[in-house]
Amino acid sequence: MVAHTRAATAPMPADPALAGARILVVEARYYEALADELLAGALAVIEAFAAHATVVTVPGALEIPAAVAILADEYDAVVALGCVIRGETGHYDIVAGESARALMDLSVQRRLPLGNGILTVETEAQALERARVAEMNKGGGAAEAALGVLALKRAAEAARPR
Ligand SMILES: Nc1c(NC[C@H](O)[C@H](O)[C@H](O)CO)[nH]c(=O)[nH]c1=O
Ligand SMILES: CC(=O)[C@@H](O)COP(=O)(O)O
Repeated sequence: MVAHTRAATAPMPADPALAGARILVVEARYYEALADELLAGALAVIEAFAAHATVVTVPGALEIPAAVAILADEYDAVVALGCVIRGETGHYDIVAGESARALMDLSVQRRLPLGNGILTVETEAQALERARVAEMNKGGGAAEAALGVLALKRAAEAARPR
């Protein structure tokens, strides 16, 4: 017999397991206009699931992991939002790579459902089309990912023998 647990990417808004879930949104506002779009997309998804969002703002993507580490114990899932655009130096690799690595470590080590909506792009045009709610809506996608893993976690905990 094959047991198929559908994971993570497209939870249903009607999922009662997610209603009231406490979602921490940590946004880096290094690029304000992009941040507005990412946040709008994420909040619309969280609202559609009747979950509850708390938004915390940090200056740049490098500060997101520390904010998550400090605050995550009070929340069911986390959505990280930001944008890193390549410049002239190797700094891009540090900001993009280290923020992603630290978030992945936090998510796995703390069994923390986390959607990574930190764009890592070459140009502002690439960032805009990915951030815009009306286009690729990556903020909304990150929120769906976090909620999907939260639904998976709750289902796994409910199925675990006591
Ligand atoms: N260049 C970008 C940054 N850089 C700033 C860092 O994230 C950090 O705030 C600073 O090094 C102080 O610790 N941040 C972004 O979010 N996006 C960038 O493109
Ligand atoms: C992502 C970055 O770090 C970038 O914005 C910084 O630009 P630069 O490498 O030109 O200092």
